[in-house]
Amino acid sequence: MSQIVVKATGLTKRYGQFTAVDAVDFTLAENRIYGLLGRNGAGKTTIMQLLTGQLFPNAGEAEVFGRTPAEHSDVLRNLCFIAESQRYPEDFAPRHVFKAAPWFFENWDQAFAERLIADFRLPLKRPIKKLSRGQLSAVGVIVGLASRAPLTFFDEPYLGLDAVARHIFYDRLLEDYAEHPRTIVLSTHLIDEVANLLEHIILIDQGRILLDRDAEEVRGSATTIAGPRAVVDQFVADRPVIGTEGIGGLASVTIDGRLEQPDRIRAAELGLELAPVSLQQLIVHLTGADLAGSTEGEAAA
Ligand SMILES: Nc1ncnc2c1ncn2[C@@H]1O[C@H](COP(=O)(O)OP(=O)(O)OP(=O)(O)O)[C@@H](O)[C@H]1O
Repeated sequence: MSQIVVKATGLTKRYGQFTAVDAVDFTLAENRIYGLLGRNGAGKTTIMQLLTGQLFPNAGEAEVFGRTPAEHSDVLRNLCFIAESQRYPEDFAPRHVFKAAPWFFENWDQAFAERLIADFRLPLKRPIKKLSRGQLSAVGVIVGLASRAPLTFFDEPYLGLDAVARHIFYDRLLEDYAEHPRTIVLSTHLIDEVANLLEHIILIDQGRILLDRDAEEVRGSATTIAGPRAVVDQFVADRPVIGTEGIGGLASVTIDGRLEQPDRIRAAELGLELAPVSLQQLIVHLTGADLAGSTEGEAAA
């Protein structure tokens, strides 16, 4: 049984009359990669701010390494939070950030940081305020990875990072995690890109937890059937369809649930292809179909 590093009980955050995080209960286990997913305004950043002691809850509590984060500096030393728009002191250049980082993170690996700096082609001496948007994100990503903090939060860390840079991030994260396991919480809207990285999904909607499940189980909870539109339509006629895609005569339809063996055989006989569901498609379905267009747009961006 793996160790629990975070335990949230009835965790609640209100802003005036508005409840951003509504009595959520969840745990995060040691050495696992979590996807904290959900639509804009769902409450993801607020939850991460509560867990890292940047906000106080109005009700409930969060225990991080068995303690309340804001009140125990030794807890904070084990945390790394990379925000979407990380701020740095005026007149800092990246080299100042990497020089200061070991003071905050006791597991900081300078050699790893240097390798990442080369990977991301980050100019070390250029003032941070003159960096491009993607370069600024790279600074945060490097700090988050090289910190090797036992509990690391990446909140949409890659604004402006190009596709190559994002894949460097994913590859390095996985390689390093294999050698230095830790708990990582990744919040992102690029769900399909990170789907293979995630071991556990926590899906938030309007401040509440909609799904808290092992990623493999989530993937296995629906099936995509692809092939000629007429054949697919006939095959899925009486089944719970949760998503439809396709062009021209080809269709790819996702249904809720697994297919049993006789259905699998019938699908094969009809020349249909069965594929595991896309995590993004499932999440779009769970949090409202009107999200479909926007997430696809983001993923392509
Ligand atoms: N300081 C604040 N005052 C009032 N409302 C706030 C404040 N901070 C956040 N909120 C509201 O709380 C809700 C949750 O915000 P949060 O930033 O946690 O969402 P999110 O899931 O991270 O969204 P996104 O994916 O867009 O980053 C939103 O509706 C937001 O407008």
